[in-house]
Amino acid sequence: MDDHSPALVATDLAHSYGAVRALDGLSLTAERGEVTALLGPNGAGKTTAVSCATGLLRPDAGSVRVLGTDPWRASPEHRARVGVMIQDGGLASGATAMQLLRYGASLHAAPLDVDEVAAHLGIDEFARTLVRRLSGGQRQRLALALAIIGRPDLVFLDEPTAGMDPSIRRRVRELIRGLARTGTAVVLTTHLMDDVVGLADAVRVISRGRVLASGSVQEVVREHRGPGGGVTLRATASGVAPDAVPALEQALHEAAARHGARLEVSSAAAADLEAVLLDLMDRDASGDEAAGSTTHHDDAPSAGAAR
Ligand SMILES: Nc1ncnc2c1ncn2[C@@H]1O[C@H](COP(=O)(O)OP(=O)(O)OP(=O)(O)O)[C@@H](O)[C@H]1O
Repeated sequence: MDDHSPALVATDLAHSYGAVRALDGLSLTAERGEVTALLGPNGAGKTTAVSCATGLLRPDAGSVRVLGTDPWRASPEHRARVGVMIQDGGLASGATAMQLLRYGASLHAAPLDVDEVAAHLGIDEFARTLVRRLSGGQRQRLALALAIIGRPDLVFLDEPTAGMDPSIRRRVRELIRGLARTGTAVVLTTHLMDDVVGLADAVRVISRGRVLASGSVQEVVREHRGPGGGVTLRATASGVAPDAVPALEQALHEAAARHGARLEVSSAAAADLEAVLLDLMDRDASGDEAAGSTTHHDDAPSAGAAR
């Protein structure tokens, strides 16, 4: 395996829990140095896919390669190269936040600077608090810090900004972007479209255990938005004819500029993406085959999301 190969390659994964088919032919990749967001409704199969990739679960069929290795048979050395942050992820509750973070760092050969990470995520503010007394958002920050402290080559983050206030969320995004810049492949699940637009180089839209759409945010929105385009403006200024959308958008930009302001494009893109997701889910639920087409092949370079 060379360093240009994707950090994660899942091919035709199938997995059932009894009668529930959680994965049904799921294929996706995640590149090194990129943030890949797994999107989809509750129960789509995202956590199951991540569990297969971390070696927690053995798929019934299909294959997963993580840094070139089958995670189910991975050595401890390989596991040390992969970071995992799971919701309510079994943090030892009798230790303080900082004790746990230092312990986590001590398990790795070349960890990040513990104090720097703690300061960046505001963990220093509750350094001496017992883990069992932390708030939900504080636990999330600690779990994130533990997932990344060992400078993983690939890290899985399950809803990393859930329950965090806006200022911490911004810092978390910076941290995740910084991690990707150093070459780490970041795979995250989230239901927050602003996170996706602000962070993700690539998105994989998952529904009923398979990938419905794949590409950069812009590619997925462009490829899958409903006829007529202008999803955002339709959502925020109803009754606008599709043809009039570009002119209206321009007028809004100009109006904002006259007030010395700039339109926040990211939230518009988030609204676009959300509308496309809802549309894809509706079409998938009604059995529309076209909803299953992918935007581009996983081996094509992604154009980079709006950020
Ligand atoms: N341990 C389990 N036993 C039985 N069914 C399960 C188990 N884990 C998941 N499922 C079912 O498998 C399907 C996929 O669940 P999964 O947790 O992978 O979805 P998800 O996309 O991560 O959802 P969410 O966004 O809510 O986290 C769902 O129908 C879920 O109820």
